Amino acid sequence: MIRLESVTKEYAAGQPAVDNLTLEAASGEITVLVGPSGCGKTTSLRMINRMIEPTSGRILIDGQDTAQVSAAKLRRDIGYVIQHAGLFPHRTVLHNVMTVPRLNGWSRARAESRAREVLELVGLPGDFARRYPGQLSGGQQQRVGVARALAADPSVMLMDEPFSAVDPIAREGLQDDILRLQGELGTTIVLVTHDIDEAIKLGHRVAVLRQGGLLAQFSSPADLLAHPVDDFVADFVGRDRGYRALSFQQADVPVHTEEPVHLGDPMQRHGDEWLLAVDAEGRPQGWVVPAEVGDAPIGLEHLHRGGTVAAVDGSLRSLLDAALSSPSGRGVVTRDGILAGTVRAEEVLSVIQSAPRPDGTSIQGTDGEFDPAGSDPVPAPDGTSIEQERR
Ligand SMILES: Nc1ncnc2c1ncn2[C@@H]1O[C@H](COP(=O)(O)OP(=O)(O)OP(=O)(O)O)[C@@H](O)[C@H]1O
Repeated sequence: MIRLESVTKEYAAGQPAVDNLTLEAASGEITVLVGPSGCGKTTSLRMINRMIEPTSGRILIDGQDTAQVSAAKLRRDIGYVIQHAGLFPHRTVLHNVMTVPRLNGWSRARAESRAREVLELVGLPGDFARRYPGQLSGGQQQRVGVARALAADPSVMLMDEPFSAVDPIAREGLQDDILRLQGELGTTIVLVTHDIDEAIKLGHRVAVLRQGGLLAQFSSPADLLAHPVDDFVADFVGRDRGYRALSFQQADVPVHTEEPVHLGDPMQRHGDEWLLAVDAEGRPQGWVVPAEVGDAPIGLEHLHRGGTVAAVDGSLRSLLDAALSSPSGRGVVTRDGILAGTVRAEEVLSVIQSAPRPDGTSIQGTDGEFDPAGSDPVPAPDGTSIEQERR
Protein backbone atom coordinates (compact mmCIF):
# COMPACT_ATOMS: atom_id res chain seq x y z
CA MET A 1 0.00 0.00 0.00
CA ILE A 2 1.13 3.52 -0.76
CA ARG A 3 0.13 6.04 1.84
CA LEU A 4 0.41 9.80 1.44
CA GLU A 5 0.15 11.46 4.84
CA SER A 6 -0.64 15.18 4.91
CA VAL A 7 1.66 15.75 1.95
CA THR A 8 2.20 19.33 0.82
CA LYS A 9 4.35 20.69 -1.98
CA GLU A 10 5.01 24.39 -2.36
CA TYR A 11 7.15 25.40 -5.33
CA ALA A 12 6.74 29.02 -4.20
CA ALA A 13 6.22 29.80 -0.53
CA GLY A 14 2.56 30.07 0.43
CA GLN A 15 1.23 28.65 -2.85
CA PRO A 16 0.72 24.92 -2.49
CA ALA A 17 0.68 22.87 -5.70
CA VAL A 18 -0.42 19.97 -3.49
CA ASP A 19 -2.10 20.87 -0.23
CA ASN A 20 -2.18 18.53 2.76
CA LEU A 21 -3.00 15.47 0.67
CA THR A 22 -3.81 12.26 2.52
CA LEU A 23 -4.52 9.26 0.34
CA GLU A 24 -4.07 5.50 0.34
CA ALA A 25 -3.46 3.58 -2.86
CA ALA A 26 -4.27 -0.04 -2.05
CA SER A 27 -1.90 -2.82 -3.03
CA GLY A 28 -2.84 -4.72 -6.17
CA GLU A 29 -5.21 -1.99 -7.30
CA ILE A 30 -5.21 0.85 -9.82
CA THR A 31 -5.60 4.22 -8.12
CA VAL A 32 -6.24 7.10 -10.51
CA LEU A 33 -5.48 10.77 -9.85
CA VAL A 34 -7.68 12.92 -12.06
CA GLY A 35 -8.49 16.61 -12.22
CA PRO A 36 -8.14 19.73 -14.31
CA SER A 37 -4.82 21.04 -15.57
CA GLY A 38 -2.54 22.36 -12.84
CA CYS A 39 -4.35 20.71 -9.92
CA GLY A 40 -1.20 18.90 -8.79
CA LYS A 41 -1.60 15.40 -10.24
CA THR A 42 1.93 15.05 -11.64
CA THR A 43 3.47 16.64 -8.59
CA SER A 44 1.63 14.15 -6.35
CA LEU A 45 2.75 11.21 -8.50
CA ARG A 46 6.37 12.27 -8.66
CA MET A 47 6.58 12.69 -4.91
CA ILE A 48 5.89 8.94 -4.61
CA ASN A 49 9.23 8.04 -6.27
CA ARG A 50 10.98 11.16 -4.95
CA MET A 51 11.49 12.79 -8.31
CA ILE A 52 9.98 15.69 -6.37
CA GLU A 53 10.49 16.06 -2.62
CA PRO A 54 7.48 17.06 -0.51
CA THR A 55 7.68 20.32 1.43
CA SER A 56 6.02 18.52 4.34
CA GLY A 57 4.24 15.28 5.11
CA ARG A 58 5.28 11.66 4.64
CA ILE A 59 4.89 9.00 1.98
CA LEU A 60 5.01 5.36 3.03
CA ILE A 61 5.22 2.32 0.79
CA ASP A 62 4.25 -0.86 2.60
CA GLY A 63 4.84 0.95 5.87
CA GLN A 64 8.32 2.22 4.99
CA ASP A 65 8.90 5.97 4.88
CA THR A 66 10.25 6.70 1.40
CA ALA A 67 12.39 9.52 2.82
CA GLN A 68 14.52 6.77 4.43
CA VAL A 69 15.20 5.00 1.10
CA SER A 70 17.76 6.29 -1.40
CA ALA A 71 15.94 8.15 -4.17
CA ALA A 72 17.94 6.30 -6.85
CA LYS A 73 16.96 2.90 -5.47
CA LEU A 74 13.34 3.96 -5.09
CA ARG A 75 13.22 5.01 -8.74
CA ARG A 76 14.77 1.75 -9.93
CA ASP A 77 12.29 -0.28 -7.86
CA ILE A 78 9.22 1.62 -9.03
CA GLY A 79 8.09 1.34 -12.66
CA TYR A 80 7.49 4.70 -14.28
CA VAL A 81 5.63 5.35 -17.52
CA ILE A 82 5.20 8.81 -19.03
CA GLN A 83 3.44 10.42 -21.97
CA HIS A 84 5.39 9.90 -25.23
CA ALA A 85 7.07 6.91 -23.55
CA GLY A 86 10.36 8.79 -22.98
CA LEU A 87 12.43 6.10 -24.72
CA PHE A 88 16.12 6.54 -25.51
CA PRO A 89 16.02 7.27 -29.26
CA HIS A 90 19.48 5.93 -30.00
CA ARG A 91 18.88 2.56 -28.31
CA THR A 92 16.95 -0.34 -29.80
CA VAL A 93 13.65 -1.38 -28.27
CA LEU A 94 15.39 -4.36 -26.66
CA HIS A 95 18.10 -2.19 -25.07
CA ASN A 96 15.53 0.34 -23.89
CA VAL A 97 13.66 -2.42 -22.06
CA MET A 98 16.86 -3.93 -20.65
CA THR A 99 17.91 -0.61 -19.08
CA VAL A 100 16.54 -1.00 -15.56
CA PRO A 101 17.35 -4.71 -15.10
CA ARG A 102 20.94 -3.90 -16.16
CA LEU A 103 21.06 -0.98 -13.70
CA ASN A 104 19.86 -3.43 -11.08
CA GLY A 105 22.90 -5.59 -11.81
CA TRP A 106 21.28 -8.35 -13.83
CA SER A 107 23.53 -10.20 -16.31
CA ARG A 108 23.10 -9.25 -19.96
CA ALA A 109 21.58 -12.67 -20.76
CA ARG A 110 19.05 -12.52 -17.94
CA ALA A 111 18.09 -8.91 -18.74
CA GLU A 112 17.66 -9.77 -22.41
CA SER A 113 15.49 -12.79 -21.74
CA ARG A 114 13.33 -10.73 -19.35
CA ALA A 115 13.08 -7.91 -21.93
CA ARG A 116 11.85 -10.32 -24.60
CA GLU A 117 9.34 -11.76 -22.14
CA VAL A 118 7.82 -8.37 -21.24
CA LEU A 119 7.76 -7.24 -24.87
CA GLU A 120 5.64 -10.28 -25.62
CA LEU A 121 3.49 -9.51 -22.58
CA VAL A 122 2.64 -6.06 -23.99
CA GLY A 123 1.86 -7.55 -27.40
CA LEU A 124 4.95 -6.58 -29.40
CA PRO A 125 6.19 -9.41 -31.65
CA GLY A 126 9.85 -10.44 -31.45
CA ASP A 127 11.06 -8.52 -34.51
CA PHE A 128 10.25 -5.21 -32.80
CA ALA A 129 13.17 -5.80 -30.44
CA ARG A 130 15.74 -4.69 -33.03
CA ARG A 131 13.95 -1.52 -34.08
CA TYR A 132 14.62 1.98 -32.83
CA PRO A 133 11.85 4.04 -31.18
CA GLY A 134 11.64 6.32 -34.24
CA GLN A 135 10.55 3.30 -36.29
CA LEU A 136 7.47 2.68 -34.13
CA SER A 137 4.00 4.24 -33.99
CA GLY A 138 3.05 6.29 -30.92
CA GLY A 139 0.98 3.41 -29.55
CA GLN A 140 3.82 0.94 -30.07
CA GLN A 141 6.28 3.29 -28.36
CA GLN A 142 3.89 3.50 -25.43
CA ARG A 143 3.81 -0.30 -25.26
CA VAL A 144 7.61 -0.32 -25.12
CA GLY A 145 7.36 2.28 -22.34
CA VAL A 146 5.09 -0.07 -20.39
CA ALA A 147 7.39 -3.05 -21.11
CA ARG A 148 10.37 -1.03 -19.88
CA ALA A 149 8.54 -0.17 -16.66
CA LEU A 150 7.58 -3.81 -16.12
CA ALA A 151 11.02 -5.23 -16.90
CA ALA A 152 12.34 -5.17 -13.35
CA ASP A 153 9.12 -6.75 -12.12
CA PRO A 154 8.15 -3.81 -9.93
CA SER A 155 5.39 -4.19 -7.37
CA VAL A 156 4.53 -0.50 -7.84
CA MET A 157 4.11 1.33 -11.14
CA LEU A 158 3.49 5.05 -11.64
CA MET A 159 1.90 6.14 -14.91
CA ASP A 160 1.67 9.82 -15.88
CA GLU A 161 -0.83 10.45 -18.71
CA PRO A 162 0.48 7.27 -20.34
CA PHE A 163 -2.02 7.17 -23.19
CA SER A 164 -2.92 10.79 -23.83
CA ALA A 165 -0.61 11.20 -26.84
CA VAL A 166 -2.00 8.24 -28.82
CA ASP A 167 -5.07 8.15 -31.02
CA PRO A 168 -8.38 7.04 -29.49
CA ILE A 169 -8.36 3.53 -30.98
CA ALA A 170 -4.81 2.75 -29.91
CA ARG A 171 -5.63 4.28 -26.53
CA GLU A 172 -8.52 1.86 -25.96
CA GLY A 173 -6.27 -1.08 -26.83
CA LEU A 174 -3.59 0.14 -24.43
CA GLN A 175 -6.14 0.69 -21.66
CA ASP A 176 -7.49 -2.85 -22.13
CA ASP A 177 -3.94 -4.22 -22.02
CA ILE A 178 -3.15 -2.38 -18.81
CA LEU A 179 -6.30 -3.78 -17.21
CA ARG A 180 -5.33 -7.28 -18.35
CA LEU A 181 -1.69 -6.97 -17.26
CA GLN A 182 -2.60 -5.46 -13.91
CA GLY A 183 -5.11 -8.27 -13.33
CA GLU A 184 -2.48 -10.89 -14.20
CA LEU A 185 0.46 -9.36 -12.35
CA GLY A 186 -1.32 -7.73 -9.40
CA THR A 187 0.88 -4.61 -9.73
CA THR A 188 -0.05 -1.62 -7.59
CA ILE A 189 -0.58 1.21 -10.07
CA VAL A 190 -1.02 4.93 -9.51
CA LEU A 191 -2.07 6.57 -12.75
CA VAL A 192 -2.51 10.25 -13.60
CA THR A 193 -4.95 11.39 -16.25
CA HIS A 194 -7.06 14.44 -17.03
CA ASP A 195 -9.59 12.21 -18.79
CA ILE A 196 -12.46 11.26 -16.48
CA ASP A 197 -13.61 8.45 -18.78
CA GLU A 198 -10.15 6.89 -18.62
CA ALA A 199 -10.18 7.31 -14.83
CA ILE A 200 -13.53 5.57 -14.57
CA LYS A 201 -12.53 2.76 -16.89
CA LEU A 202 -9.17 2.00 -15.27
CA GLY A 203 -9.50 2.96 -11.62
CA HIS A 204 -10.46 0.67 -8.78
CA ARG A 205 -10.48 3.97 -6.88
CA VAL A 206 -10.42 7.46 -8.29
CA ALA A 207 -9.09 10.58 -6.55
CA VAL A 208 -10.50 13.79 -8.00
CA LEU A 209 -8.21 16.76 -7.29
CA ARG A 210 -9.13 20.41 -7.58
CA GLN A 211 -7.02 23.54 -8.07
CA GLY A 212 -4.46 24.04 -5.34
CA GLY A 213 -3.86 20.29 -5.02
CA LEU A 214 -6.88 19.69 -2.79
CA LEU A 215 -8.57 16.32 -2.74
CA ALA A 216 -12.21 16.78 -3.75
CA GLN A 217 -13.34 13.13 -3.63
CA PHE A 218 -11.78 9.68 -3.35
CA SER A 219 -14.20 6.93 -4.31
CA SER A 220 -14.88 3.91 -6.45
CA PRO A 221 -15.89 4.90 -10.00
CA ALA A 222 -19.45 3.71 -9.42
CA ASP A 223 -19.74 5.83 -6.29
CA LEU A 224 -18.21 8.85 -8.02
CA LEU A 225 -20.87 8.66 -10.73
CA ALA A 226 -23.72 8.01 -8.31
CA HIS A 227 -22.67 10.39 -5.54
CA PRO A 228 -20.46 13.30 -6.58
CA VAL A 229 -19.81 15.16 -3.35
CA ASP A 230 -20.26 18.66 -4.74
CA ASP A 231 -20.85 20.73 -7.88
CA PHE A 232 -17.18 20.72 -8.84
CA VAL A 233 -17.02 16.91 -8.89
CA ALA A 234 -20.45 16.64 -10.55
CA ASP A 235 -19.32 19.01 -13.31
CA PHE A 236 -16.03 17.24 -13.71
CA VAL A 237 -17.61 13.78 -13.83
CA GLY A 238 -19.89 15.23 -16.47
CA ARG A 239 -23.16 14.55 -18.20
CA ASP A 240 -24.71 11.12 -18.76
CA ARG A 241 -23.37 9.90 -15.46
CA GLY A 242 -26.62 8.07 -14.66
CA TYR A 243 -26.30 6.14 -17.90
CA ARG A 244 -22.56 5.64 -17.53
CA ALA A 245 -23.06 4.26 -14.02
CA LEU A 246 -24.86 1.32 -15.64
CA SER A 247 -21.39 0.16 -16.74
CA PHE A 248 -20.87 -1.04 -13.19
CA GLN A 249 -24.17 -2.87 -12.82
CA GLN A 250 -24.84 -6.43 -13.80
CA ALA A 251 -28.11 -8.31 -13.46
CA ASP A 252 -29.94 -11.13 -15.16
CA VAL A 253 -31.93 -9.91 -18.13
CA PRO A 254 -34.33 -12.21 -20.05
CA VAL A 255 -32.57 -13.59 -23.12
CA HIS A 256 -34.87 -14.59 -25.99
CA THR A 257 -34.09 -17.34 -28.45
CA GLU A 258 -33.06 -15.93 -31.82
CA GLU A 259 -33.28 -18.14 -34.91
CA PRO A 260 -30.39 -16.90 -37.04
CA VAL A 261 -29.65 -17.34 -40.71
CA HIS A 262 -26.17 -18.33 -41.87
CA LEU A 263 -23.81 -16.36 -44.08
CA GLY A 264 -23.37 -18.17 -47.39
CA ASP A 265 -26.70 -20.03 -47.14
CA PRO A 266 -29.51 -19.31 -49.62
CA MET A 267 -32.14 -17.03 -48.09
CA GLN A 268 -35.15 -19.22 -47.53
CA ARG A 269 -37.30 -16.68 -45.76
CA HIS A 270 -39.31 -13.83 -47.22
CA GLY A 271 -40.63 -10.46 -46.21
CA ASP A 272 -39.10 -7.47 -44.49
CA GLU A 273 -38.47 -8.70 -40.96
CA TRP A 274 -34.97 -8.34 -39.58
CA LEU A 275 -33.02 -11.60 -39.32
CA LEU A 276 -29.68 -12.06 -37.61
CA ALA A 277 -26.91 -13.55 -39.73
CA VAL A 278 -24.17 -15.62 -38.08
CA ASP A 279 -21.04 -17.30 -39.44
CA ALA A 280 -20.39 -21.06 -39.47
CA GLU A 281 -19.34 -20.96 -35.78
CA GLY A 282 -22.43 -19.05 -34.70
CA ARG A 283 -20.72 -15.66 -34.28
CA PRO A 284 -23.11 -12.77 -35.05
CA GLN A 285 -22.19 -10.88 -38.23
CA GLY A 286 -25.06 -8.42 -38.78
CA TRP A 287 -28.72 -8.06 -39.62
CA VAL A 288 -30.34 -8.87 -42.97
CA VAL A 289 -33.76 -8.25 -44.48
CA PRO A 290 -34.94 -11.20 -46.71
CA ALA A 291 -36.51 -8.86 -49.28
CA GLU A 292 -33.10 -7.22 -49.82
CA VAL A 293 -31.34 -10.56 -50.29
CA GLY A 294 -33.79 -12.25 -52.69
CA ASP A 295 -32.79 -15.76 -53.68
CA ALA A 296 -29.07 -15.10 -53.51
CA PRO A 297 -26.85 -16.66 -50.83
CA ILE A 298 -26.59 -14.35 -47.84
CA GLY A 299 -23.42 -12.32 -48.35
CA LEU A 300 -21.44 -9.65 -46.51
CA GLU A 301 -22.95 -7.06 -48.87
CA HIS A 302 -26.42 -7.74 -47.39
CA LEU A 303 -25.42 -7.07 -43.79
CA HIS A 304 -26.57 -4.09 -41.70
CA ARG A 305 -23.93 -3.82 -39.02
CA GLY A 306 -25.31 -0.98 -36.92
CA GLY A 307 -25.89 -2.73 -33.62
CA THR A 308 -23.45 -3.30 -30.78
CA VAL A 309 -23.08 -6.76 -29.28
CA ALA A 310 -23.09 -7.41 -25.53
CA ALA A 311 -21.78 -10.35 -23.55
CA VAL A 312 -24.60 -12.26 -21.87
CA ASP A 313 -23.07 -11.44 -18.46
CA GLY A 314 -22.13 -7.89 -19.56
CA SER A 315 -23.07 -4.66 -17.83
CA LEU A 316 -26.60 -3.27 -17.98
CA ARG A 317 -25.14 -0.44 -20.05
CA SER A 318 -23.80 -2.81 -22.71
CA LEU A 319 -27.06 -4.81 -22.78
CA LEU A 320 -29.19 -1.67 -23.10
CA ASP A 321 -26.87 -0.29 -25.74
CA ALA A 322 -27.10 -3.54 -27.74
CA ALA A 323 -30.90 -3.31 -27.73
CA LEU A 324 -31.03 0.43 -28.51
CA SER A 325 -28.46 0.26 -31.30
CA SER A 326 -29.91 -2.79 -33.05
CA PRO A 327 -31.90 -2.01 -36.20
CA SER A 328 -34.34 -4.77 -35.21
CA GLY A 329 -34.76 -3.55 -31.62
CA ARG A 330 -33.46 -6.97 -30.57
CA GLY A 331 -30.09 -6.59 -28.86
CA VAL A 332 -27.60 -9.32 -29.70
CA VAL A 333 -25.94 -11.07 -26.79
CA THR A 334 -23.13 -13.61 -26.99
CA ARG A 335 -21.43 -16.11 -24.77
CA ASP A 336 -17.71 -16.44 -25.62
CA GLY A 337 -18.45 -14.69 -28.90
CA ILE A 338 -21.17 -17.16 -29.95
CA LEU A 339 -24.80 -16.05 -30.27
CA ALA A 340 -26.69 -16.64 -27.01
CA GLY A 341 -29.94 -14.84 -27.97
CA THR A 342 -31.36 -11.34 -27.92
CA VAL A 343 -32.55 -8.86 -25.29
CA ARG A 344 -35.25 -6.18 -25.40
CA ALA A 345 -34.71 -2.58 -24.29
CA GLU A 346 -37.90 -2.47 -22.22
CA GLU A 347 -36.88 -5.59 -20.34
CA VAL A 348 -33.40 -4.22 -19.65
CA LEU A 349 -35.03 -1.00 -18.43
CA SER A 350 -37.35 -2.86 -16.15
CA VAL A 351 -34.38 -4.77 -14.68
CA ILE A 352 -32.58 -1.42 -14.24
CA GLN A 353 -35.65 -0.12 -12.46
CA SER A 354 -35.60 -2.88 -9.89
CA ALA A 355 -31.87 -3.71 -9.71
CA PRO A 356 -30.01 -2.50 -6.64
CA ARG A 357 -27.73 0.42 -7.48
CA PRO A 358 -24.14 0.66 -6.27
CA ASP A 359 -25.35 2.61 -3.25
CA GLY A 360 -27.82 -0.18 -2.35
CA THR A 361 -30.97 1.74 -3.33
CA SER A 362 -33.13 0.99 -6.36
CA ILE A 363 -34.92 3.33 -8.74
CA GLN A 364 -38.30 1.88 -7.76
CA GLY A 365 -39.76 3.64 -4.78
CA THR A 366 -38.07 6.95 -5.53
CA ASP A 367 -40.03 9.92 -6.84
CA GLY A 368 -41.46 8.03 -9.78
CA GLU A 369 -39.79 10.30 -12.37
CA PHE A 370 -38.57 7.18 -14.11
CA ASP A 371 -41.22 4.68 -15.12
CA PRO A 372 -40.36 2.85 -18.32
CA ALA A 373 -42.81 0.01 -17.67
CA GLY A 374 -45.74 2.39 -17.45
CA SER A 375 -44.68 4.76 -20.19
CA ASP A 376 -45.33 4.71 -23.91
CA PRO A 377 -42.97 2.77 -26.18
CA VAL A 378 -39.59 4.48 -26.40
CA PRO A 379 -39.47 6.64 -29.54
CA ALA A 380 -36.58 5.85 -31.86
CA PRO A 381 -34.68 8.75 -33.48
CA ASP A 382 -36.57 8.26 -36.75
CA GLY A 383 -39.91 8.82 -35.00
CA THR A 384 -40.94 5.18 -34.92
CA SER A 385 -40.97 3.32 -31.64
CA ILE A 386 -38.90 0.34 -30.70
CA GLU A 387 -42.17 -1.55 -30.33
CA GLN A 388 -43.00 -0.81 -33.97
CA GLU A 389 -39.48 -1.49 -35.14
CA ARG A 390 -39.42 -4.87 -33.53
CA ARG A 391 -42.11 -6.19 -35.85
N1 LIG B 1 8.91 22.95 -11.17
C1 LIG B 1 7.87 23.77 -10.89
N2 LIG B 1 8.11 25.01 -10.42
C2 LIG B 1 7.10 25.83 -10.09
N3 LIG B 1 5.81 25.50 -10.20
C3 LIG B 1 5.52 24.30 -10.66
C4 LIG B 1 6.53 23.36 -11.03
N4 LIG B 1 5.93 22.23 -11.45
C5 LIG B 1 4.59 22.43 -11.36
N5 LIG B 1 4.33 23.67 -10.87
C6 LIG B 1 3.01 24.24 -10.62
O1 LIG B 1 2.35 23.40 -9.69
C7 LIG B 1 0.98 23.25 -10.02
C8 LIG B 1 0.67 21.79 -10.19
O2 LIG B 1 1.36 21.28 -11.31
P1 LIG B 1 1.24 19.77 -11.80
O3 LIG B 1 2.12 19.59 -12.99
O4 LIG B 1 1.45 18.87 -10.64
O5 LIG B 1 -0.30 19.72 -12.21
P2 LIG B 1 -1.09 18.67 -13.10
O6 LIG B 1 -2.39 18.50 -12.43
O7 LIG B 1 -0.26 17.45 -13.33
O8 LIG B 1 -1.28 19.48 -14.44
P3 LIG B 1 -1.40 19.00 -15.98
O9 LIG B 1 -2.63 18.16 -16.08
O10 LIG B 1 -1.53 20.30 -16.72
O11 LIG B 1 -0.14 18.25 -16.28
C9 LIG B 1 0.77 24.09 -11.26
O12 LIG B 1 0.22 25.31 -10.90
C10 LIG B 1 2.15 24.25 -11.85
O13 LIG B 1 2.27 25.43 -12.56
